[in-house]
Amino acid sequence: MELHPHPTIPQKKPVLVCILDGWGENEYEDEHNAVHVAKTPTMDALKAKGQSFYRTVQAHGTAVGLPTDADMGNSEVGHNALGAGKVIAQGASLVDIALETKNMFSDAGWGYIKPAFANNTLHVIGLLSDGGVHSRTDQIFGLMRGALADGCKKLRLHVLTDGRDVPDGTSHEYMAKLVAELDSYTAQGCDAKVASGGGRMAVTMDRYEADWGMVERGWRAHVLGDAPHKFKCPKEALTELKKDGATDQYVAPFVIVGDDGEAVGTIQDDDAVVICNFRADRVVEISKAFEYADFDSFDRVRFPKTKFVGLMQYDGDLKLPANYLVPPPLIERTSGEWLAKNGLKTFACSETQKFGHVTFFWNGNRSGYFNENLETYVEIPSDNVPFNQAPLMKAREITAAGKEALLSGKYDVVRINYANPDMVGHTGDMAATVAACEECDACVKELLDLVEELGGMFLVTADHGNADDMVQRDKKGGALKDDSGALLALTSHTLAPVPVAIGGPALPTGVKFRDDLPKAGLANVTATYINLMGYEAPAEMEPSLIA
Ligand SMILES: O=C(O)[C@@H](CO)OP(=O)(O)O
Ligand SMILES: [Mn+2]
Ligand SMILES: [Mn+2]
Repeated sequence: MELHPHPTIPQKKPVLVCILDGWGENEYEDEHNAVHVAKTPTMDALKAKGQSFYRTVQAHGTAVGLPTDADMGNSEVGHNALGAGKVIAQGASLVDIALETKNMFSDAGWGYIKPAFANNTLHVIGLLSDGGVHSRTDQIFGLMRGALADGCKKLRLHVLTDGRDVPDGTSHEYMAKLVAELDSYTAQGCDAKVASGGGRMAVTMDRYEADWGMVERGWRAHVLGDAPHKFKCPKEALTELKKDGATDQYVAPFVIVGDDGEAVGTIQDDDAVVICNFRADRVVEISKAFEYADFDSFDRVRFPKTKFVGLMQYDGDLKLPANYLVPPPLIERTSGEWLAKNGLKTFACSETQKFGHVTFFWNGNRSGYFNENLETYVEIPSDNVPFNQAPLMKAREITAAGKEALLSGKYDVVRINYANPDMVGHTGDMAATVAACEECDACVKELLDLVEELGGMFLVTADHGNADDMVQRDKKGGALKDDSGALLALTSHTLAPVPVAIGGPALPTGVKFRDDLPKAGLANVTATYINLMGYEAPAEMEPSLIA
């Protein structure tokens, strides 16, 4: 794995690679586009340099390995592509194939849970939506139907409501479809019920250890049957818990009880438990709680010995979980490995909410380092608040860490991810998202000014859209409103392409974006920054954007 010097670009430190998480360049340039509305002199100036130094690339759909071009981009696939320089069939695609070929039902993971079907309960825990970022209902139903066909007699669902990858308020529809599906199983002789649940930002789906309390609340509801709210009917649970204005993302934990007041689906020894999300970051913690005998992140009270599987294996290094239904994508020989094998030094930094994005996802879903002596990873702790209340998030602290790394002269490449356009964009709060974009733009300026001073080079990009569209639209692009005339917020990512800007004093005259790659995607960015570091990119990577 040897990198060869680039014929024209010098090996001149430092190279800055900056990712604006959730910053798309949307076709709708109107008052609902926070990136457009925000005052962003830095990004505007980069764009004004023209197409030799500023362009967009595809960040969604098949260009990043998702099943269809209707699939919006997301951080996992975006950072996988940026880090690997390859288009990899992603988890969503692999699960589709495993269901279509029925391989899921003959593989080892299925063999591990199947013995529980006859006399124990199969529990399915996961995000109930069609967002296609963490999960999809057709896959969940496919999995459950497979269990039924294999003699499952008792099924319990632990439902996490979405409103983040799909519009807020849709949890009712998804719940109604699920209940109808489960009723059809009951008619076929399988006792199938919803047992517990809560919103994805309230229970279970924490990530990067930002808030273990979330996972604890989920554990108590799913496993122990203990939650502040108890209902006999899951549809009623949602109606009641959303009465005070709670969004789908933040539905309080609930447990479904029978006529006797007892929880209908606590998790017991020998039960089978499936996490039905394919994406890793937000199910690593709950997986540890089910899998690790030795565990002190919270008091589990009771630790049932279950047959636990993930829809995928979520962490290949930790082998977590040990059993899984679909083998995860193999993402080998990522840029991080190439750089480390060539003795090049990397600094990577973000705040907690995106820390694993610029490390774990970037490195092909690997935790840890390729070479600890060559890599420094810095995590700035995120606030635990709804991010529209603190839209600046930790951008200043990240900037300070990035500047220190640039100034140190130690690193060949400094990689920074700003979380705010994405995290605040997910709240659907337009004003706060504008503030997030402005803060991000101001921070990028500080980094670029320093790169200028140090005589380096930079590449600024994003992983997918989000802040660039904050309203749900009709087919013609008109903003949709509810019955009271209020705008319907768009809390999800978008299909928009994302910017790529290059520059810096060390960029040799004549080096510019090629014009023969109009369909380029995020995977083409990797070879580009390897070039900026003064090396030819490995031939196995998608072609560089520059010539
Ligand atoms: O918050 C998340 O889990 C996803 C949206 O579901 O966002 P991102 O891909 O930007 O991490
Ligand atoms: Mn992202
Ligand atoms: Mn996001």
